[in-house]
Amino acid sequence: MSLITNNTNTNLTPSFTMDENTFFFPPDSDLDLSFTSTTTDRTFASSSARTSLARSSLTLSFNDRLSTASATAADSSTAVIRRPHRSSDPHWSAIKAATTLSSDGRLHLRHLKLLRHLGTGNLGRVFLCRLRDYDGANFALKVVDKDLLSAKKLSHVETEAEILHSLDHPFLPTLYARIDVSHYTCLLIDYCPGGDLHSLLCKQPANRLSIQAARFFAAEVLVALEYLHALGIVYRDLKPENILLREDGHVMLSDFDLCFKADVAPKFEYRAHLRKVKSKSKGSCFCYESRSSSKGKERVVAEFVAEPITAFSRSCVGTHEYLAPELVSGNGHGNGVDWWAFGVFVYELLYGTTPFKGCNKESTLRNIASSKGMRCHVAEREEAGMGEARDLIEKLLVKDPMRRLGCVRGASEVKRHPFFDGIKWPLIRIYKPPEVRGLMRKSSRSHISHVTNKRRRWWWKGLEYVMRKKGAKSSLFSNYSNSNYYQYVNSHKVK
Ligand SMILES: Nc1ncnc2c1ncn2[C@@H]1O[C@H](COP(=O)(O)OP(=O)(O)OP(=O)(O)O)[C@@H](O)[C@H]1O
Repeated sequence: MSLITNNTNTNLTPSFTMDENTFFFPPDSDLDLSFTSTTTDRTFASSSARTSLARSSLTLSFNDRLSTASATAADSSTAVIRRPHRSSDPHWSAIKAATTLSSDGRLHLRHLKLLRHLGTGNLGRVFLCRLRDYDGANFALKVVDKDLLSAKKLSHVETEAEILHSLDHPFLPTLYARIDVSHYTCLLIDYCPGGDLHSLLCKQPANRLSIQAARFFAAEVLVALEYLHALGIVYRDLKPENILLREDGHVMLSDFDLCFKADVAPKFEYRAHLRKVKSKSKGSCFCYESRSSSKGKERVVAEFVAEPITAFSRSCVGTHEYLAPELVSGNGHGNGVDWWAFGVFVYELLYGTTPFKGCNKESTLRNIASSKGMRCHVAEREEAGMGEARDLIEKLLVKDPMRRLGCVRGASEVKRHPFFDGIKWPLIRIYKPPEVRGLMRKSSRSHISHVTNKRRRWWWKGLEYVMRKKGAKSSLFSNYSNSNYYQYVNSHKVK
Protein backbone atom coordinates (compact mmCIF):
# COMPACT_ATOMS: atom_id res chain seq x y z
CA MET A 1 0.00 0.00 0.00
CA SER A 2 1.54 3.31 -0.94
CA LEU A 3 0.57 6.84 -0.19
CA ILE A 4 1.51 9.27 -2.90
CA THR A 5 1.13 12.96 -2.21
CA ASN A 6 1.37 15.97 -4.42
CA ASN A 7 4.73 17.14 -3.24
CA THR A 8 7.56 17.61 -5.59
CA ASN A 9 9.41 14.38 -5.98
CA THR A 10 9.41 15.11 -9.68
CA ASN A 11 12.83 16.67 -9.73
CA LEU A 12 12.75 18.07 -13.17
CA THR A 13 14.71 21.16 -13.97
CA PRO A 14 14.44 22.17 -17.56
CA SER A 15 17.28 24.37 -18.65
CA PHE A 16 16.41 26.79 -21.35
CA THR A 17 18.01 29.29 -23.60
CA MET A 18 16.98 32.57 -22.14
CA ASP A 19 15.88 35.46 -24.29
CA GLU A 20 14.25 38.48 -22.72
CA ASN A 21 12.59 36.54 -19.94
CA THR A 22 11.30 34.01 -22.39
CA PHE A 23 12.34 30.40 -22.44
CA PHE A 24 12.97 28.82 -25.81
CA PHE A 25 13.70 25.33 -26.89
CA PRO A 26 16.89 25.34 -28.94
CA PRO A 27 15.97 25.59 -32.61
CA ASP A 28 17.65 22.50 -33.94
CA SER A 29 17.22 20.03 -31.23
CA ASP A 30 14.21 18.49 -29.73
CA LEU A 31 15.66 17.16 -26.68
CA ASP A 32 18.27 16.72 -24.06
CA LEU A 33 19.77 20.08 -24.82
CA SER A 34 16.50 21.64 -23.89
CA PHE A 35 15.66 19.52 -20.89
CA THR A 36 18.14 18.45 -18.30
CA SER A 37 17.09 16.34 -15.42
CA THR A 38 18.81 17.06 -12.12
CA THR A 39 18.24 16.24 -8.52
CA THR A 40 17.26 19.77 -7.55
CA ASP A 41 13.81 20.20 -6.17
CA ARG A 42 14.02 23.81 -5.10
CA THR A 43 13.64 25.31 -8.53
CA PHE A 44 10.37 27.17 -9.03
CA ALA A 45 9.46 26.39 -5.46
CA SER A 46 7.56 29.61 -5.06
CA SER A 47 5.39 29.12 -8.08
CA SER A 48 4.35 25.74 -6.88
CA ALA A 49 3.35 27.08 -3.51
CA ARG A 50 -0.32 26.69 -4.38
CA THR A 51 0.21 22.99 -4.85
CA SER A 52 1.42 22.52 -1.34
CA LEU A 53 -1.49 24.49 0.05
CA ALA A 54 -4.03 22.45 -1.81
CA ARG A 55 -5.35 19.12 -0.63
CA SER A 56 -3.30 16.34 -2.12
CA SER A 57 -4.62 13.33 -3.95
CA LEU A 58 -3.84 9.92 -2.59
CA THR A 59 -3.36 6.57 -4.19
CA LEU A 60 -3.82 3.49 -2.06
CA SER A 61 -3.32 0.57 -4.35
CA PHE A 62 -5.44 -2.52 -4.03
CA ASN A 63 -3.86 -4.32 -6.91
CA ASP A 64 -6.12 -3.02 -9.60
CA ARG A 65 -4.71 -1.22 -12.59
CA LEU A 66 -5.48 1.34 -15.14
CA SER A 67 -5.19 1.05 -18.85
CA THR A 68 -1.78 1.94 -20.25
CA ALA A 69 -2.39 2.00 -23.98
CA SER A 70 -0.70 4.97 -25.65
CA ALA A 71 -3.41 6.92 -27.32
CA THR A 72 -1.74 9.60 -29.34
CA ALA A 73 1.69 8.93 -30.73
CA ALA A 74 2.51 5.57 -32.16
CA ASP A 75 6.21 6.38 -32.28
CA SER A 76 8.39 8.51 -30.08
CA SER A 77 7.60 11.65 -32.00
CA THR A 78 4.47 13.73 -32.01
CA ALA A 79 0.96 13.22 -33.18
CA VAL A 80 -1.24 16.20 -33.86
CA ILE A 81 -4.87 15.41 -33.40
CA ARG A 82 -7.75 17.28 -34.96
CA ARG A 83 -10.86 17.85 -32.96
CA PRO A 84 -14.14 18.29 -34.75
CA HIS A 85 -15.98 20.74 -32.49
CA ARG A 86 -12.95 23.00 -32.13
CA SER A 87 -11.83 22.90 -35.75
CA SER A 88 -12.24 26.68 -36.13
CA ASP A 89 -10.42 27.40 -32.88
CA PRO A 90 -7.39 29.71 -33.32
CA HIS A 91 -5.30 27.25 -31.29
CA TRP A 92 -5.79 24.63 -33.95
CA SER A 93 -4.99 27.11 -36.69
CA ALA A 94 -1.75 27.95 -34.90
CA ILE A 95 -0.83 24.29 -34.54
CA LYS A 96 -1.68 23.67 -38.15
CA ALA A 97 0.47 26.59 -39.29
CA ALA A 98 3.42 25.28 -37.25
CA THR A 99 3.10 21.72 -38.47
CA THR A 100 2.68 22.80 -42.09
CA LEU A 101 6.07 24.47 -41.89
CA SER A 102 7.63 21.50 -40.11
CA SER A 103 9.71 19.24 -42.38
CA ASP A 104 7.94 16.09 -41.20
CA GLY A 105 4.53 17.65 -40.67
CA ARG A 106 4.75 17.17 -36.92
CA LEU A 107 4.96 19.42 -33.94
CA HIS A 108 8.26 19.36 -32.06
CA LEU A 109 9.49 20.90 -28.85
CA ARG A 110 11.57 23.33 -30.88
CA HIS A 111 8.32 24.85 -32.15
CA LEU A 112 7.43 25.91 -28.63
CA LYS A 113 8.73 28.64 -26.40
CA LEU A 114 8.12 28.27 -22.70
CA LEU A 115 7.03 31.45 -20.99
CA ARG A 116 6.48 30.56 -17.36
CA HIS A 117 6.25 27.70 -14.91
CA LEU A 118 2.62 27.26 -13.87
CA GLY A 119 2.85 24.54 -11.28
CA THR A 120 4.11 21.14 -10.31
CA GLY A 121 1.96 18.08 -9.83
CA ASN A 122 2.42 14.48 -8.93
CA LEU A 123 3.57 13.52 -12.38
CA GLY A 124 5.45 16.48 -13.72
CA ARG A 125 5.59 20.19 -14.31
CA VAL A 126 3.27 22.43 -16.22
CA PHE A 127 4.46 25.42 -18.26
CA LEU A 128 2.73 28.23 -20.05
CA CYS A 129 3.93 28.19 -23.65
CA ARG A 130 3.34 29.54 -27.11
CA LEU A 131 4.29 28.51 -30.58
CA ARG A 132 7.46 30.27 -31.63
CA ASP A 133 6.10 31.83 -34.77
CA TYR A 134 2.59 32.47 -33.58
CA ASP A 135 1.96 34.66 -30.58
CA GLY A 136 -1.80 34.59 -30.61
CA ALA A 137 -2.43 31.36 -28.76
CA ASN A 138 -1.34 30.25 -25.31
CA PHE A 139 -1.03 26.61 -24.31
CA ALA A 140 -0.15 24.65 -21.21
CA LEU A 141 2.59 22.07 -21.60
CA LYS A 142 2.69 19.27 -19.07
CA VAL A 143 6.19 17.82 -19.02
CA VAL A 144 6.75 14.43 -17.48
CA ASP A 145 10.21 13.01 -16.92
CA LYS A 146 9.55 9.29 -17.13
CA ASP A 147 12.95 8.44 -15.62
CA LEU A 148 11.81 9.93 -12.34
CA LEU A 149 8.56 8.04 -12.06
CA SER A 150 7.65 4.64 -10.66
CA ALA A 151 5.87 2.11 -12.86
CA LYS A 152 2.59 2.99 -11.16
CA LYS A 153 2.98 6.69 -11.86
CA LEU A 154 3.98 5.92 -15.44
CA SER A 155 0.72 4.07 -15.85
CA HIS A 156 -1.05 7.19 -14.52
CA VAL A 157 0.70 9.28 -17.18
CA GLU A 158 -0.54 6.91 -19.87
CA THR A 159 -4.03 6.98 -18.40
CA GLU A 160 -4.04 10.76 -18.45
CA ALA A 161 -2.77 10.88 -22.05
CA GLU A 162 -5.28 8.29 -23.15
CA ILE A 163 -8.18 10.07 -21.51
CA LEU A 164 -7.10 13.50 -22.81
CA HIS A 165 -6.88 12.06 -26.29
CA SER A 166 -10.49 10.92 -26.15
CA LEU A 167 -11.96 14.25 -24.97
CA ASP A 168 -13.76 16.79 -27.11
CA HIS A 169 -15.81 19.03 -24.86
CA PRO A 170 -15.80 22.75 -24.00
CA PHE A 171 -15.41 22.09 -20.25
CA LEU A 172 -12.58 19.60 -20.68
CA PRO A 173 -9.05 20.09 -22.01
CA THR A 174 -8.16 19.54 -25.61
CA LEU A 175 -4.97 17.61 -26.22
CA TYR A 176 -3.33 19.47 -29.12
CA ALA A 177 -0.28 17.29 -29.26
CA ARG A 178 1.63 14.66 -27.40
CA ILE A 179 5.37 14.88 -27.80
CA ASP A 180 7.46 11.90 -26.70
CA VAL A 181 11.16 12.62 -26.75
CA SER A 182 13.68 10.43 -25.02
CA HIS A 183 12.53 10.11 -21.41
CA TYR A 184 10.11 13.03 -21.61
CA THR A 185 6.45 12.91 -22.39
CA CYS A 186 4.90 16.31 -23.06
CA LEU A 187 1.21 16.99 -23.32
CA LEU A 188 0.08 20.21 -24.98
CA ILE A 189 -3.33 21.30 -23.71
CA ASP A 190 -5.48 24.41 -23.21
CA TYR A 191 -4.10 27.05 -20.90
CA CYS A 192 -6.42 28.35 -18.18
CA PRO A 193 -5.32 31.82 -17.02
CA GLY A 194 -8.03 32.10 -14.37
CA GLY A 195 -6.35 29.75 -11.87
CA ASP A 196 -8.44 27.13 -10.12
CA LEU A 197 -11.70 27.14 -8.26
CA HIS A 198 -10.01 26.43 -4.93
CA SER A 199 -8.01 29.66 -5.22
CA LEU A 200 -11.15 31.51 -6.27
CA LEU A 201 -13.01 30.19 -3.20
CA CYS A 202 -10.15 31.39 -1.01
CA LYS A 203 -10.78 34.93 -2.29
CA GLN A 204 -14.44 34.93 -1.24
CA PRO A 205 -15.83 36.03 2.12
CA ALA A 206 -15.98 32.91 4.33
CA ASN A 207 -14.61 30.97 1.33
CA ARG A 208 -18.04 30.50 -0.16
CA LEU A 209 -20.01 31.53 -3.20
CA SER A 210 -23.47 32.95 -3.69
CA ILE A 211 -26.19 30.47 -4.62
CA GLN A 212 -26.21 31.78 -8.16
CA ALA A 213 -22.45 31.40 -8.61
CA ALA A 214 -22.44 27.96 -6.98
CA ARG A 215 -25.25 26.87 -9.32
CA PHE A 216 -23.29 28.08 -12.34
CA PHE A 217 -20.09 26.20 -11.45
CA ALA A 218 -21.96 23.11 -10.28
CA ALA A 219 -23.95 23.00 -13.52
CA GLU A 220 -20.82 23.24 -15.68
CA VAL A 221 -19.02 20.55 -13.69
CA LEU A 222 -22.13 18.37 -13.93
CA VAL A 223 -22.14 18.67 -17.72
CA ALA A 224 -18.45 17.75 -17.83
CA LEU A 225 -19.05 14.74 -15.58
CA GLU A 226 -21.95 13.69 -17.76
CA TYR A 227 -19.67 13.68 -20.78
CA LEU A 228 -16.92 11.75 -18.99
CA HIS A 229 -19.38 9.14 -17.74
CA ALA A 230 -20.87 8.79 -21.22
CA LEU A 231 -17.36 7.81 -22.35
CA GLY A 232 -17.16 5.33 -19.46
CA ILE A 233 -14.64 7.47 -17.58
CA VAL A 234 -14.97 7.59 -13.79
CA TYR A 235 -13.11 10.74 -12.75
CA ARG A 236 -12.35 9.99 -9.08
CA ASP A 237 -10.63 13.25 -8.28
CA LEU A 238 -13.31 15.90 -8.33
CA LYS A 239 -12.35 18.85 -6.11
CA PRO A 240 -12.12 22.63 -6.59
CA GLU A 241 -8.32 22.40 -7.07
CA ASN A 242 -8.86 20.35 -10.22
CA ILE A 243 -11.35 22.75 -11.75
CA LEU A 244 -9.43 25.33 -13.71
CA LEU A 245 -10.93 28.56 -14.97
CA ARG A 246 -10.65 29.58 -18.56
CA GLU A 247 -10.14 33.13 -19.73
CA ASP A 248 -13.88 33.54 -20.28
CA GLY A 249 -14.77 32.37 -16.75
CA HIS A 250 -16.02 28.93 -17.78
CA VAL A 251 -14.56 25.81 -16.22
CA MET A 252 -12.12 23.20 -17.42
CA LEU A 253 -11.69 20.00 -15.44
CA SER A 254 -8.09 18.85 -15.19
CA ASP A 255 -6.05 15.95 -13.82
CA PHE A 256 -7.16 12.69 -15.33
CA ASP A 257 -4.42 10.49 -13.94
CA LEU A 258 -6.66 8.87 -11.33
CA CYS A 259 -9.51 8.08 -13.74
CA PHE A 260 -10.51 4.61 -14.70
CA LYS A 261 -12.41 3.45 -17.74
CA ALA A 262 -15.33 1.10 -17.85
CA ASP A 263 -17.93 -0.02 -20.34
CA VAL A 264 -21.07 1.97 -20.89
CA ALA A 265 -24.24 0.65 -22.43
CA PRO A 266 -26.20 3.77 -23.44
CA LYS A 267 -29.94 3.29 -23.24
CA PHE A 268 -33.26 5.06 -23.18
CA GLU A 269 -35.01 4.98 -19.86
CA TYR A 270 -38.68 5.76 -19.54
CA ARG A 271 -40.16 7.64 -16.66
CA ALA A 272 -43.42 9.28 -15.76
CA HIS A 273 -43.24 13.02 -16.12
CA LEU A 274 -45.68 15.52 -14.61
CA ARG A 275 -47.02 17.98 -17.13
CA LYS A 276 -46.90 21.01 -14.91
CA VAL A 277 -43.12 20.82 -14.82
CA LYS A 278 -41.59 22.90 -17.58
CA SER A 279 -39.96 19.98 -19.32
CA LYS A 280 -38.47 21.90 -22.22
CA SER A 281 -35.79 23.45 -20.07
CA LYS A 282 -34.90 20.19 -18.40
CA GLY A 283 -32.97 17.10 -19.11
CA SER A 284 -31.03 18.82 -21.88
CA CYS A 285 -31.30 17.91 -25.51
CA PHE A 286 -31.20 14.22 -24.69
CA CYS A 287 -34.79 14.29 -23.50
CA TYR A 288 -37.87 14.08 -25.68
CA GLU A 289 -41.51 13.59 -24.91
CA SER A 290 -43.48 10.63 -26.12
CA ARG A 291 -46.72 12.34 -27.13
CA SER A 292 -48.55 9.18 -28.03
CA SER A 293 -48.36 7.96 -24.46
CA SER A 294 -49.61 11.18 -22.89
CA LYS A 295 -52.33 10.42 -20.43
CA GLY A 296 -54.02 12.81 -18.08
CA LYS A 297 -51.50 14.92 -16.20
CA GLU A 298 -48.66 12.51 -16.71
CA ARG A 299 -46.76 11.53 -19.76
CA VAL A 300 -43.91 9.17 -20.36
CA VAL A 301 -40.56 10.70 -21.12
CA ALA A 302 -37.74 8.77 -22.71
CA GLU A 303 -34.39 9.87 -21.39
CA PHE A 304 -30.96 9.04 -22.74
CA VAL A 305 -28.80 7.49 -20.02
CA ALA A 306 -25.12 6.76 -20.61
CA GLU A 307 -23.73 5.96 -17.21
CA PRO A 308 -20.98 3.42 -16.43
CA ILE A 309 -23.14 1.61 -13.88
CA THR A 310 -21.07 -1.58 -14.03
CA ALA A 311 -17.77 0.22 -13.43
CA PHE A 312 -15.77 -1.43 -10.69
CA SER A 313 -12.40 -0.73 -9.16
CA ARG A 314 -10.65 -1.54 -5.90
CA SER A 315 -8.00 1.18 -5.93
CA CYS A 316 -8.45 3.73 -3.23
CA VAL A 317 -7.70 6.96 -5.02
CA GLY A 318 -8.94 10.50 -4.61
CA THR A 319 -8.64 13.26 -2.07
CA HIS A 320 -9.49 12.51 1.57
CA GLU A 321 -12.26 15.03 2.07
CA TYR A 322 -13.90 13.97 -1.19
CA LEU A 323 -13.70 10.18 -0.80
CA ALA A 324 -16.97 8.26 -0.91
CA PRO A 325 -17.66 5.76 1.92
CA GLU A 326 -17.28 2.79 -0.46
CA LEU A 327 -13.82 4.08 -1.41
CA VAL A 328 -12.83 4.40 2.23
CA SER A 329 -14.04 0.88 3.02
CA GLY A 330 -11.95 -0.47 0.13
CA ASN A 331 -14.50 -3.06 -0.91
CA GLY A 332 -14.72 -1.77 -4.43
CA HIS A 333 -16.47 1.16 -6.02
CA GLY A 334 -17.90 2.40 -9.29
CA ASN A 335 -19.35 5.51 -10.91
CA GLY A 336 -21.05 6.50 -7.63
CA VAL A 337 -17.83 7.95 -6.23
CA ASP A 338 -18.13 10.86 -8.67
CA TRP A 339 -21.70 11.61 -7.57
CA TRP A 340 -20.65 11.55 -3.93
CA ALA A 341 -17.75 13.87 -4.72
CA PHE A 342 -20.15 16.11 -6.62
CA GLY A 343 -22.23 16.39 -3.43
CA VAL A 344 -19.14 17.32 -1.40
CA PHE A 345 -18.21 19.81 -4.11
CA VAL A 346 -21.60 21.59 -4.07
CA TYR A 347 -21.42 21.65 -0.26
CA GLU A 348 -17.98 23.23 -0.32
CA LEU A 349 -19.03 25.90 -2.82
CA LEU A 350 -21.90 26.90 -0.53
CA TYR A 351 -20.47 26.38 2.95
CA GLY A 352 -16.78 27.12 2.38
CA THR A 353 -15.66 23.81 3.87
CA THR A 354 -16.23 20.12 3.24
CA PRO A 355 -18.86 18.18 5.21
CA PHE A 356 -16.71 15.42 6.78
CA LYS A 357 -13.52 17.34 7.43
CA GLY A 358 -11.81 16.27 10.65
CA CYS A 359 -8.77 17.59 12.47
CA ASN A 360 -6.53 15.33 10.39
CA LYS A 361 -6.79 12.96 7.41
CA GLU A 362 -7.51 9.90 9.56
CA SER A 363 -10.36 11.56 11.38
CA THR A 364 -11.78 12.79 8.06
CA LEU A 365 -11.78 9.20 6.80
CA ARG A 366 -13.42 8.05 10.06
CA ASN A 367 -16.12 10.71 9.70
CA ILE A 368 -16.85 9.55 6.15
CA ALA A 369 -16.91 5.88 7.09
CA SER A 370 -19.23 6.46 10.06
CA SER A 371 -21.49 8.95 8.27
CA LYS A 372 -25.15 8.06 8.25
CA GLY A 373 -26.13 10.21 5.36
CA MET A 374 -25.86 13.94 5.36
CA ARG A 375 -27.78 16.60 7.22
CA CYS A 376 -26.77 20.13 6.23
CA HIS A 377 -26.69 22.89 8.82
CA VAL A 378 -29.95 24.74 8.24
CA ALA A 379 -29.13 27.73 10.36
CA GLU A 380 -25.85 28.61 8.71
CA ARG A 381 -27.26 29.96 5.46
CA GLU A 382 -30.82 30.85 4.76
CA GLU A 383 -31.43 32.45 1.41
CA ALA A 384 -33.54 31.69 -1.62
CA GLY A 385 -32.45 28.44 -3.24
CA MET A 386 -30.67 27.11 -0.14
CA GLY A 387 -33.45 24.60 0.58
CA GLU A 388 -33.05 23.08 -2.87
CA ALA A 389 -29.26 23.10 -2.50
CA ARG A 390 -29.48 21.23 0.80
CA ASP A 391 -31.86 18.70 -0.68
CA LEU A 392 -29.49 18.10 -3.62
CA ILE A 393 -26.51 17.65 -1.31
CA GLU A 394 -28.42 15.24 0.92
CA LYS A 395 -29.48 13.16 -2.07
CA LEU A 396 -25.93 12.98 -3.37
CA LEU A 397 -24.30 12.22 -0.02
CA VAL A 398 -26.24 9.00 0.49
CA LYS A 399 -24.07 6.25 1.86
CA ASP A 400 -25.56 3.46 -0.23
CA PRO A 401 -24.45 4.06 -3.85
CA MET A 402 -27.55 2.30 -5.18
CA ARG A 403 -29.73 4.95 -3.56
CA ARG A 404 -27.47 7.88 -4.35
CA LEU A 405 -28.70 10.43 -6.88
CA GLY A 406 -27.08 9.95 -10.29
CA CYS A 407 -25.70 6.47 -9.69
CA VAL A 408 -28.33 4.61 -11.66
CA ARG A 409 -29.80 7.14 -14.04
CA GLY A 410 -26.74 9.29 -14.48
CA ALA A 411 -26.41 13.03 -14.89
CA SER A 412 -29.87 13.63 -16.33
CA GLU A 413 -31.35 12.68 -12.96
CA VAL A 414 -29.12 15.21 -11.22
CA LYS A 415 -29.89 17.88 -13.81
CA ARG A 416 -33.59 17.47 -13.08
CA HIS A 417 -33.14 18.38 -9.43
CA PRO A 418 -34.93 21.63 -8.48
CA PHE A 419 -31.60 23.23 -7.52
CA PHE A 420 -30.88 23.47 -11.25
CA ASP A 421 -34.36 24.73 -12.19
CA GLY A 422 -34.26 27.25 -14.99
CA ILE A 423 -30.92 26.20 -16.44
CA LYS A 424 -31.10 25.76 -20.18
CA TRP A 425 -28.59 22.98 -20.44
CA PRO A 426 -27.87 23.13 -24.16
CA LEU A 427 -27.05 26.85 -23.80
CA ILE A 428 -24.83 26.58 -20.77
CA ARG A 429 -21.64 27.10 -22.77
CA ILE A 430 -22.73 30.62 -23.69
CA TYR A 431 -24.02 31.63 -20.25
CA LYS A 432 -22.33 34.68 -18.88
CA PRO A 433 -20.32 33.65 -15.80
CA PRO A 434 -21.56 35.23 -12.55
CA GLU A 435 -19.96 38.25 -10.91
CA VAL A 436 -17.51 36.69 -8.47
CA ARG A 437 -14.65 38.46 -6.77
CA GLY A 438 -11.42 37.56 -8.60
CA LEU A 439 -13.07 35.71 -11.49
CA MET A 440 -11.70 36.52 -14.93
CA ARG A 441 -14.55 36.88 -17.44
CA LYS A 442 -12.92 38.02 -20.64
CA SER A 443 -15.06 37.39 -23.66
CA SER A 444 -13.39 34.73 -25.77
CA ARG A 445 -14.57 36.59 -28.88
CA SER A 446 -12.23 39.53 -28.39
CA HIS A 447 -9.29 37.14 -28.33
CA ILE A 448 -10.47 35.31 -31.41
CA SER A 449 -11.08 38.51 -33.38
CA HIS A 450 -7.59 39.72 -32.42
CA VAL A 451 -6.11 36.48 -33.66
CA THR A 452 -8.25 36.47 -36.78
CA ASN A 453 -7.21 40.02 -37.62
CA LYS A 454 -3.59 39.04 -37.19
CA ARG A 455 -4.12 36.08 -39.48
CA ARG A 456 -5.79 38.29 -42.05
CA ARG A 457 -2.80 40.62 -41.97
CA TRP A 458 -0.45 37.68 -42.57
CA TRP A 459 -2.60 36.47 -45.39
CA TRP A 460 -2.60 39.91 -46.95
CA LYS A 461 1.17 40.23 -46.63
CA GLY A 462 1.55 36.86 -48.36
CA LEU A 463 -0.73 37.98 -51.15
CA GLU A 464 1.20 41.22 -51.49
CA TYR A 465 4.43 39.24 -51.83
CA VAL A 466 2.99 36.95 -54.50
CA MET A 467 1.56 39.90 -56.44
CA ARG A 468 4.89 41.71 -56.31
CA LYS A 469 6.68 38.64 -57.60
CA LYS A 470 4.23 38.48 -60.46
CA GLY A 471 5.17 42.05 -61.33
CA ALA A 472 2.10 43.84 -60.18
CA LYS A 473 2.57 47.61 -59.93
CA SER A 474 3.59 48.05 -56.34
CA SER A 475 2.40 51.64 -55.93
CA LEU A 476 -1.02 50.80 -57.20
CA PHE A 477 -1.04 47.65 -55.12
CA SER A 478 -0.01 49.26 -51.84
CA ASN A 479 -2.39 52.17 -52.22
CA TYR A 480 -5.23 49.95 -53.02
CA SER A 481 -4.59 46.91 -50.94
CA ASN A 482 -3.68 48.41 -47.60
CA SER A 483 -6.55 50.80 -47.51
CA ASN A 484 -8.79 47.94 -48.42
CA TYR A 485 -7.38 45.79 -45.67
CA TYR A 486 -7.81 48.42 -42.99
CA GLN A 487 -11.26 49.23 -44.24
CA TYR A 488 -12.09 45.57 -43.97
CA VAL A 489 -10.66 45.17 -40.48
CA ASN A 490 -12.20 48.39 -39.24
CA SER A 491 -15.61 47.62 -40.64
CA HIS A 492 -15.44 44.32 -38.77
CA LYS A 493 -14.31 46.05 -35.61
CA VAL A 494 -17.28 48.37 -35.71
CA LYS A 495 -19.78 45.53 -35.81
N1 LIG B 1 -4.07 23.84 -18.37
C1 LIG B 1 -3.57 24.53 -17.35
N2 LIG B 1 -3.64 25.87 -17.33
C2 LIG B 1 -3.13 26.58 -16.30
N3 LIG B 1 -2.53 26.03 -15.24
C3 LIG B 1 -2.43 24.68 -15.21
C4 LIG B 1 -2.94 23.87 -16.24
N4 LIG B 1 -2.72 22.57 -15.93
C5 LIG B 1 -2.10 22.59 -14.75
N5 LIG B 1 -1.90 23.84 -14.31
C6 LIG B 1 -1.24 24.25 -13.07
O1 LIG B 1 -0.15 23.38 -12.86
C7 LIG B 1 -0.26 22.72 -11.61
C8 LIG B 1 0.17 21.28 -11.78
O2 LIG B 1 -0.79 20.63 -12.54
P1 LIG B 1 -0.87 19.07 -12.66
O3 LIG B 1 -2.06 18.74 -13.47
O4 LIG B 1 0.42 18.52 -13.13
O5 LIG B 1 -0.96 18.56 -11.20
P2 LIG B 1 -1.98 18.75 -10.02
O6 LIG B 1 -3.17 19.55 -10.49
O7 LIG B 1 -1.27 19.33 -8.86
O8 LIG B 1 -2.49 17.30 -9.71
P3 LIG B 1 -1.81 15.88 -9.54
O9 LIG B 1 -0.54 16.08 -8.83
O10 LIG B 1 -2.80 15.15 -8.73
O11 LIG B 1 -1.64 15.32 -10.90
C9 LIG B 1 -1.69 22.86 -11.18
O12 LIG B 1 -1.78 22.96 -9.82
C10 LIG B 1 -2.17 24.11 -11.89
O13 LIG B 1 -1.99 25.22 -11.04
